Amino acid sequence: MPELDATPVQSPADAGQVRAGEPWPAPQAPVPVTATVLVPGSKSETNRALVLAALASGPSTIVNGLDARDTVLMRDALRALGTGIDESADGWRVTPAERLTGGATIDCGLAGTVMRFVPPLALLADGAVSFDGDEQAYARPMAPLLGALRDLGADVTTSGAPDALPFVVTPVTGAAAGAGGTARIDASSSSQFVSALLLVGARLRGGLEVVHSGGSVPSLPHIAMTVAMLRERGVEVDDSQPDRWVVSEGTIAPRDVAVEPDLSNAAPFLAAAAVTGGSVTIPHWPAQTLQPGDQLRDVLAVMGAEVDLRPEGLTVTATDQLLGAELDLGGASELTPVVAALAALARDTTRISGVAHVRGHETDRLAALSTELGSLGAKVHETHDGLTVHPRLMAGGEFRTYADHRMAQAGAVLGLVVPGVVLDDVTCTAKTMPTFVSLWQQMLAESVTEVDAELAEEAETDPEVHEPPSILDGLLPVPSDESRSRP
Ligand SMILES: O=C(O)C1=C[C@@H](OP(=O)(O)O)[C@@H](O)[C@H](O)C1
Ligand SMILES: C=C(OP(=O)(O)O)C(=O)O
Repeated sequence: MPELDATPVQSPADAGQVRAGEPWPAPQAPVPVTATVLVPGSKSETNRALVLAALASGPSTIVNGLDARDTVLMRDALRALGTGIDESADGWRVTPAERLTGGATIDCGLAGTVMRFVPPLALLADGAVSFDGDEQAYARPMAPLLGALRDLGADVTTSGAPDALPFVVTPVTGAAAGAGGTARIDASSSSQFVSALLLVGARLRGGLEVVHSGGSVPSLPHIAMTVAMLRERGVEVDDSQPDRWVVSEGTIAPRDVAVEPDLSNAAPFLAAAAVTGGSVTIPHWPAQTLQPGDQLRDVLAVMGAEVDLRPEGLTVTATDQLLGAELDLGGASELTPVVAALAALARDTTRISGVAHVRGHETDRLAALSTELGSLGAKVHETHDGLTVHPRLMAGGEFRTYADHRMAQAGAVLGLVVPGVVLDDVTCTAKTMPTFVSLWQQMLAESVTEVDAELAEEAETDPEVHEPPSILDGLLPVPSDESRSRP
């Protein structure tokens, strides 16, 4: 994550044209999608930067932090614990509390990073902290983290299902307050349990050892991001052994940072190029990054698209073939829904593996994808750790999003080429991208303008053509159903 010298990437405010629960007819692409899309900041980097700034030894500034539901919830949570956060056009100035304060109820919404990263902060608070969230969040795995907090001496009580939201964390008082030690967890259902404990580890007396035992830990690049961001702030972390991380006790240095664009949130826009025969550029794509979304470059290349990373950004250009592929997405499981949509539009079968744990994401993503892709006509099988997607000719219909921003992104991609796809709710994209609908519409409008400009240029050079036709006049043939839906 760069220090504060990168150009801030800003997106326009959302037009706010869709209301929650209102069906959203996903727009079909009238022409191949050809556009440049500025993607807002990374959710994962923003929420780590906020937590680390709240635990640091002095104030930090965060520029290009993501402004979305998950990061509003994080800022509200940290403020409720006593952190000062001033938001201005120059960024967010975060001033750590002298001592984190108890007594608050934290709303975690449906945000994994809030429900996992904030409870360990309660170990440092001067009183009990309560946690609640969306009803759908009650189903997300929490038990390994709550068990680790108990091992570290906290009292954790739940008022709903055992070891799930809502819960209250009461820290140890007296001489044992704020002590570290060893936390043994099974992180096979989420890497966020490990990241959560590592983020607070340096502030615990004696530091913290985190040991995983169980099936393989998913999303390892997200743990690597946590470790790197701790080291950037002077914290010593030993990750030399698999499944074991040791954070030494020490100061977390304040650091002014610019957040990178969210590469996982670039997925639907890049997929739009691949499925419509177009070309999309995402400016400020980092040459080196800790974000697992960078794996999109490999995924799209293996599926047949041309991928070109230059200093000005990443450009993905469709070729005449969108291919099925064997894809282990265990490191970048956030990409599963959009990649499954791509797979449903590909020439042949795709097998996605390594993502059993996405059953515990915003919704059971394997079930949701197989149901919704299946209802539009694709043949989809759930496997023990993923999906097999056999493309079939698809037809429009309702596409349910299950309050999951990435299901909505997948539905929007399908709607570009399958006529009549209607999302039951697109406003769930506000979880990480409140500007999704306006960016999507801008992308399509820019593609049309691009084609109009090309036609005008042709008209100038071709004496046979006097009046440049406009795509907006409906003069350009719309792609046939066959070329829209590629199977
Ligand atoms: O630490 C993070 O910022 C994240 C880790 C991953 O969680 P899981 O390990 O639960 O997949 C990822 O899917 C999520 O979107 C963000
Ligand atoms: C799994 C995701 O989010 P969360 O941070 O809520 O776990 C996601 O964004 O795909």
